[in-house]
Amino acid sequence: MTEVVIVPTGTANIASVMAAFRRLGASPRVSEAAGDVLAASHVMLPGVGAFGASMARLVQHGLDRVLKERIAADRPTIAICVGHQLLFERSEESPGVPGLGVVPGEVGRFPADVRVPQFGWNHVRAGEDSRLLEDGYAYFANSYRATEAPGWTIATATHGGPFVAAMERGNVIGCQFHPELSGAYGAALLSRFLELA
Ligand SMILES: NC(=O)CC[C@H](N)C(=O)O
Repeated sequence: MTEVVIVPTGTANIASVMAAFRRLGASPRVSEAAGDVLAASHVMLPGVGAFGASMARLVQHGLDRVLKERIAADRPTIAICVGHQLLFERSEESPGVPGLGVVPGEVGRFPADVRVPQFGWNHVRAGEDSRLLEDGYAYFANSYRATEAPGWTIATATHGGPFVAAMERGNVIGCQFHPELSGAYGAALLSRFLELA
């Protein structure tokens, strides 16, 4: 049974990600202990909240350093929603707060002429060389997004223009959408994540 350590940047969607992993036969547990996060075979960085507050919680527990070390070692790690955004260098949501910076560039506002937050289902188009990401419909709940992720293979969706719906590099995945709320499509992605070693 694959153990997944879930790093709580906030608490809002912990129960739903735990349930999603349990449905897939995995054994999720929440931890902010650096040793746990470093040693775990699989780690999820979830989150429903503001970039700045989420990043502050990681720094408070020294998990910014641990997550950068883990990602540099290409250990299976999935970051969703604000967790996905924390992988970038910064976000317009929290000016002056550095992110983990494992993806060059920033997370920005949607164009002024589209409804935000983007709440609901949207079509995700995987890249030509995607290994873990596939086409399908996913559930989003976000007011900010990245439009590129240099060095990563991206999947895109459109909301006032194309944006990074998800990205992958080796054993590390970032999802702007919520796989735990995206039905069979999301469950299939989490299942592929659990198979990474
Ligand atoms: N649901 C979330 O985690 C939202 C992330 C971020 N605060 C945004 O609005 O884009």
